[in-house]
Amino acid sequence: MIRAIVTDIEGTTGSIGFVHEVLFPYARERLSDFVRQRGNEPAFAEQLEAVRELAGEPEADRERVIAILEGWLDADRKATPLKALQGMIWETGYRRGDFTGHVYSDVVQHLAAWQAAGLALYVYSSGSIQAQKLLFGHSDVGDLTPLFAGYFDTTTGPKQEADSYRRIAAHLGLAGHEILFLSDALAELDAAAAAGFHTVQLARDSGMITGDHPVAASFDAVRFPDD
Ligand SMILES: CSCCC(=O)C(=O)COP(=O)(O)O
Ligand SMILES: [Mg+2]
Repeated sequence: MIRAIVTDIEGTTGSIGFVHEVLFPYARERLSDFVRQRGNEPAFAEQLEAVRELAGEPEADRERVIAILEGWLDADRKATPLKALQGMIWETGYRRGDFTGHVYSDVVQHLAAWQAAGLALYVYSSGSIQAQKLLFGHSDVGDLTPLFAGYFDTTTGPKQEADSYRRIAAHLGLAGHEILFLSDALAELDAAAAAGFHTVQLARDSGMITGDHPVAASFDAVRFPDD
């Protein structure tokens, strides 16, 4: 019996295009100025220090840290301090109304129905928890944060590792088989399945590579194992 649903964001609740063509460029265009102007603020300074540590360059000056971050952006590296900094930059964009968080039209009604049926809903994204709350709090259809019981990001571990899902299950106090994980990414689904989660792959694009997981073209087609 499924008691909780954990969902990915990019490619699952919202489009890859919104993340890669709106959010990522917005952060990239502002990253160097943010680091130069706000690098002394404790929240920023903490992340810049984490960049130095992760890069193995404890002496890196601010310009070097910017170069490291831009390299990680180019490689779409899901590095925790980069993700934290992106979230801080996106906060400005959401608050100014430069964009709203994309959510597919099929998503909200199903999340609401699952919540009404007693399921606890969680997000697990490489984007920071702050970024997740911003996206759903400033979505195309308004504030969706009341739908979610909690959020997980890379501070729980990488999404391609089974131990990350074991930590999530332990945090929720549930067995893996009581949790359904939704994602478009095979490596994430494989890791969740290895931790005993039920899985559904969202294949919103008919050309997507699919694996051994149940596949749904939208949330309309998500079926629970008991169905
Ligand atoms: C919270 S929106 C930004 C998502 C993001 O930064 C990213 O790298 C995509 O991560 P996901 O795990 O949702 O595929
Ligand atoms: Mg995804």
